[in-house]
Amino acid sequence: MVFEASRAKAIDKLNDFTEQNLTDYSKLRNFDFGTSNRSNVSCLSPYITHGVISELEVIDKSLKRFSFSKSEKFIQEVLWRVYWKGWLELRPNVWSDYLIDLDKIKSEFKNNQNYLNAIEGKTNVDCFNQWVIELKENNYLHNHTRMWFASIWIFTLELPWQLGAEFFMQHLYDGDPASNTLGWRWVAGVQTQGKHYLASEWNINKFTNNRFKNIKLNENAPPVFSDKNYSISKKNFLNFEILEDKTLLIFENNLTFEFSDFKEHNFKKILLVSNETNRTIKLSEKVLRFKANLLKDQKIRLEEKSINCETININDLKNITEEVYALYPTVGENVDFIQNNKLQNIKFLYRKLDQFSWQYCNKGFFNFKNYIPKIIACFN
Ligand SMILES: Cc1cc2nc3c(=O)[nH]c(=O)nc-3n(C[C@H](O)[C@H](O)[C@H](O)COP(=O)(O)OP(=O)(O)OC[C@H]3O[C@@H](n4cnc5c(N)ncnc54)[C@H](O)[C@@H]3O)c2cc1C
Repeated sequence: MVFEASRAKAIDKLNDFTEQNLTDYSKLRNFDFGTSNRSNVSCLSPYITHGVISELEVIDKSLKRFSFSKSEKFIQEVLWRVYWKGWLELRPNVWSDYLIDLDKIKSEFKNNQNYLNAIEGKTNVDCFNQWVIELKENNYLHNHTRMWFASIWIFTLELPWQLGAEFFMQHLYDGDPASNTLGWRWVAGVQTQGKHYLASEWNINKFTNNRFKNIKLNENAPPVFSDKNYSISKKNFLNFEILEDKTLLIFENNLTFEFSDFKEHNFKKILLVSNETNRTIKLSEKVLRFKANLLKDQKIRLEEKSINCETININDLKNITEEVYALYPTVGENVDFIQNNKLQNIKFLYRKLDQFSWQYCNKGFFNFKNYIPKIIACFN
């Protein structure tokens, strides 16, 4: 599997998928046919995560090819990401508590052989071991496989979900604080309290076309218990009036300025902010290189449009004293950096899609789903 770090390649992938494979998506999406046959899913997440292509572009392309009812399942999946993001924005302590717990658990488990075997792919569950290799080599796993992987990690290997979520973040090209943390919480049974996801031998056999043998799992484990409840914080996600002649910061989640809501504004300069070192979760070399190459690709596209831009290290933000705007980096390591360093001169600008959709993220996804036609109508 190849994920080339460029918008042009992302657009090619999007076009190929909508032209050739979207038609069978709802029927085939749950199958993991192996790394050499991924055409039943889009493999767009590494690009959407980084804003190299936007959810709206993907939806627009799908609707140009098929009616809403024919592409509904795919559109719902695309908007899961927006939903998870909004859910976490309304409860940012879920992320900060996760990092606090992770720190504690990491020191408890640093010499734990069960954990070390899991991250080296040396457990007695063969399919799991193969997925560890696949994750490290391809920096991507199929959605169903992520669910099985997380379930085996938590309920068969009996390891804390927080360590598994860290392992995914370190190696996934699409690693995203919201989709990943909440995905792991969901499998564990703490996102929807008491409801967990249990992987089973027959389900893995069916959806992998019997590629794996002898899958012995704990198929009867109880959900992980958590007594933590998170109330919704009041946030309005309003934008400041944009004054010309100010600098704009772009972080790793918004790497297509030229098609963004803010493309018409004349910013004095655009600073592309790279964050290699200031992360609680240390990313693998390959993931860091992928991000660096995506930043380079955005810089080239800005320069082609004669937009004054420069790449800076996130630490340099501490030396900027003037008021600047930033395309909102969303809850995660970059917002943590800004908050921990009390950089109050940075004014966030929110995407229209997020401003509109996040008001529906206070409850579950089934409630959010009812608003999808309204969300689409608002932007089409
Ligand atoms: C434990 C676990 C951890 C996960 N971690 C991440 C993560 O760090 N980053 C990430 O982007 N996704 C994560 N996901 C969600 C999902 O697995 C991936 O988005 C999906 O597999 C990406 O492959 P694709 O682009 O081929 O998806 P497709 O099936 O083609 O879906 C199209 C797009 O819809 C979105 N999408 C699909 N399923 C989901 C979902 N369940 N949640 C959120 N968005 C979705 C993605 O943007 C994806 O590109 C996780 C899921 C689980 C169960």
